[in-house]
Amino acid sequence: MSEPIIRVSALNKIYEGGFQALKQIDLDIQRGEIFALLGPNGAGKTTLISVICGLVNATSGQVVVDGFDNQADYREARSRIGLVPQELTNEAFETVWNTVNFSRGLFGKPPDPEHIERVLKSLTLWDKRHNRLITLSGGMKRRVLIAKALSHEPRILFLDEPTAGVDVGLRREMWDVVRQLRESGVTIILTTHYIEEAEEMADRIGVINNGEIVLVEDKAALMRKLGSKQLALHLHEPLDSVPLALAAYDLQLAANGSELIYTYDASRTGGAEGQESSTISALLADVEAAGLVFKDLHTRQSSLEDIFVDLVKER
Ligand SMILES: Nc1ncnc2c1ncn2[C@@H]1O[C@H](COP(=O)(O)OP(=O)(O)OP(=O)(O)O)[C@@H](O)[C@H]1O
Repeated sequence: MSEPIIRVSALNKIYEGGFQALKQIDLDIQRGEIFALLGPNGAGKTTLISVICGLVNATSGQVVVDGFDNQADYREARSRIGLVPQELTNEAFETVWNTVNFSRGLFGKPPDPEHIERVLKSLTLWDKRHNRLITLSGGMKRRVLIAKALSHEPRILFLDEPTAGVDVGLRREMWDVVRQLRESGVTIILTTHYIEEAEEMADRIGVINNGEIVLVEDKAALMRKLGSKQLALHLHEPLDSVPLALAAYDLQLAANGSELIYTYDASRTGGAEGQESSTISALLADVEAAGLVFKDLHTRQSSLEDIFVDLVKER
């Protein structure tokens, strides 16, 4: 695997007044991925982004952006990052073109009308380039925020709650825009408190709660775990070990030997094949043939929501 594009090490942030908003954060962001940072209100998402972007100073720890320390080499590090904030701030009477063009200048980059044209076209803002921001729809305004953040050709784009408070249609539109950006080679980090959004968009998901990263995992791996379902058989008599006759099912014993647990892929139980359903029938037949008697059975399945709630509750 190539060097991470962002490396965050042992990062702490204590605000004036003593509140610790980030606790010993270690996090690598891989080149070209979409990383979703998921967490409840007040978890520390905005603080973490602000520290990585160099807008808020860390109390201790280090952030390296594409090989540049974001303190010692602030300009180099910052120039690689585009930040899409939650809200558009007071440029209501400016035109789209001027706003985006001006943003590029803030990074000390020479004007490049061709780049701005490409960005506006890719975000379908080209026809609106002479419009004042105040005349744009909510969706267009969000696109302008993205265009501003891309004006200086960053390799990394942070989106802070890109779809907070927007309707379903606009949310889908934003997701498409983000996917296209990733295809163009931009690494994307988005914060969200919508589990659905993380599920839909991310290659990897990180969960932050109370200033701590409590989980970082590949979405696919996470979904596989979530997609798994368990069948528990409550036995009449507890067992010391799983009978050899049942070895093929890879069963586990739980509750001091009084429960036999079978874990399977829930996504395969439905549909025409019903592969797992027939395995379960075979398992039950084999359990009976092995002379085991069970008094009850139940199944359970967790969702991303459950895992998230558990993670957040535990702390
Ligand atoms: N300037 C500040 N001074 C003191 N405390 C702050 C400051 N900024 C944020 N905090 C506190 O730090 C914690 C994390 O805030 P942060 O905005 O990073 O959370 P968040 O995960 O982005 O939340 P949200 O989803 O609500 O935007 C909160 O408890 C907040 O009150």
